[in-house]
Amino acid sequence: MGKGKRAIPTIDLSNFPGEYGKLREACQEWGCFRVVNHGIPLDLMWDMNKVGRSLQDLPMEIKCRNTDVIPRSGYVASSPDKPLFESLGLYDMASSHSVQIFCSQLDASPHQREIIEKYCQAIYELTMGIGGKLAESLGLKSDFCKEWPCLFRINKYNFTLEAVGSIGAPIHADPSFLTILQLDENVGGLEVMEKNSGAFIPVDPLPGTLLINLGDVATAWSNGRLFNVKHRVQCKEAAIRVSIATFLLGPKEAAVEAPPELVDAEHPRLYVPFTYEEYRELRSSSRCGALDLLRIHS
Ligand SMILES: O=C(O)CCC(=O)C(=O)O
Ligand SMILES: [Fe+2]
Repeated sequence: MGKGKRAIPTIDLSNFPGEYGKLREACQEWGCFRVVNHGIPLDLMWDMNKVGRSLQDLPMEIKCRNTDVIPRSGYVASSPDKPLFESLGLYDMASSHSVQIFCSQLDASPHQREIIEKYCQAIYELTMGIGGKLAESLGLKSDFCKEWPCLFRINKYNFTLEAVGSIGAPIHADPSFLTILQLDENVGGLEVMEKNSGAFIPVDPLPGTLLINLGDVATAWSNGRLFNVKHRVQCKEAAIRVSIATFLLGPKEAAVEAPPELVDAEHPRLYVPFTYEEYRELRSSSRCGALDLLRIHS
């Protein structure tokens, strides 16, 4: 590791309450961390990657059956700003009905269905667990995100030799509260931006671990305590890259706003309350810095 470069923190989920301090620091200083001992079986992670690859290999007319439930929740084809990227999406992975519809749209085999069902269930539970621990690390109750929907995505990067050195996913912070990423086991390319230096730090694949990123909703909800990490994906080699992402979005209808415990004279409210839907629209029309538009200037 180069001089001055710091490593992304790792949180051992089997070591609570011991890790609360480290978790809080990771969320404030990095906005991302890897988790180990997360309880998702390694086999299931491998199988999910394989299923994701084969679904992404389906003909375009079948992938296009994966339609939106909320805006841009379904199949996203490559586009001029992301020519190498495409993504399948399943809104509300906690609902077995939604999982079944997703599987049927893509003609999933019984084996593929079983893997998707198991993975969605296990990752959803993990998402709730991590959300809860994060709240507890700030001294709050763990059940705040119980009803919040999750969007599950299978991302594919069509990396070719000619594309090496170009962008797979442009720099962004996720709009969600938090994102759980299962990185491709072999093909790297994700880089996170360090908070203070602005330097990009490669997140190399570390099979068996998961990466957690905090997004814009976490920053607004925590009244600025939780850092929404910026990241991008670079094409580094000619190989198909598949990442599996789960986004814990935000409240379904209620406004995102900091709970009273996080607002006082020393910490005045930083953001106008907003619904996730309003925020999604603002982001799609303002391109970058949408969260700044909701900042209260006093
Ligand atoms: O593919 C990755 O490693 C990152 C994907 C990502 O940033 C996203 O889906 O928001
Ligand atoms: Fe992202």
